[in-house]
Amino acid sequence: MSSRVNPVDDTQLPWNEVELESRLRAVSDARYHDRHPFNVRMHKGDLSPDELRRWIVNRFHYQRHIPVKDAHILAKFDTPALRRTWLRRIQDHDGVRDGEGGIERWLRLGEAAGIDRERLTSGAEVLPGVRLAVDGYVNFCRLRPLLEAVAASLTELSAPGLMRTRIEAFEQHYPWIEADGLTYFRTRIEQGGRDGGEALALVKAWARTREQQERAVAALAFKCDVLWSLLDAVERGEPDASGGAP
Ligand SMILES: O=C(O)c1cc(C(=O)O)c2c(n1)C(=O)C(=O)c1cc(C(=O)O)[nH]c1-2
Repeated sequence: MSSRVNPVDDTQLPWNEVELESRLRAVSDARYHDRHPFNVRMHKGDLSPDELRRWIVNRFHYQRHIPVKDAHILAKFDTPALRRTWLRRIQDHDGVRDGEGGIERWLRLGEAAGIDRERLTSGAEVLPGVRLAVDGYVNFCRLRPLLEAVAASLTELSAPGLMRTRIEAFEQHYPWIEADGLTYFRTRIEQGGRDGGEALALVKAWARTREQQERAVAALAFKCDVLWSLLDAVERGEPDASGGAP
């Protein structure tokens, strides 16, 4: 009965764009993986060479699936201008010809850390939890509406700061990794900032109702969980090779 006295529930009014952005940023501030214990140890210089190599090998699984999830998003756009914008993301990772692009730069990071290409591309060392986290992200973008798929990429707003911290940490604490290997991270500072800004403008334009805005915030929280779970799996490390044997 009381709901009839006040049929408009003020809490369901849409946030203005400033409020929406600050709610999105609050999610990243609280849940982005820069706070994950594995990243904290990485930045302090506490990772062993084996742990750092395990991260590089497993993160490659994420990198190689980013253009796959972007292709799912691309297929949802209905204008040439938006498709062009998203196509550029795919090209950033895949390059426009052999020997270029982010995936190639990650392979070079691996080589700089003493991991040969075959070890990375075979996928043989990808941990089960990493597979699940990456599958979760790709399938989220495949199955959820465009607004949520784009909102999930907004972790990139926080990525440039993390790239700067990581570059400094690598230079200071892990000098055994050849300096050229860090080109991936240097390139992502600019690309991540640009991509994050573009995605934020789209989310602000599309999320007009409170329900849509809350879905966008939830999508970003989900993505933070993906990145967090990935690092949980990397931190735990290899399942016992003899596990499951009778
Ligand atoms: O190393 C990182 O911490 C990190 C984080 C993220 C991110 O925040 O999602 C991305 C990347 N790197 C990255 O390299 C990258 O290409 C990328 C694409 C996306 C995305 O969701 O579309 N995130 C990220």
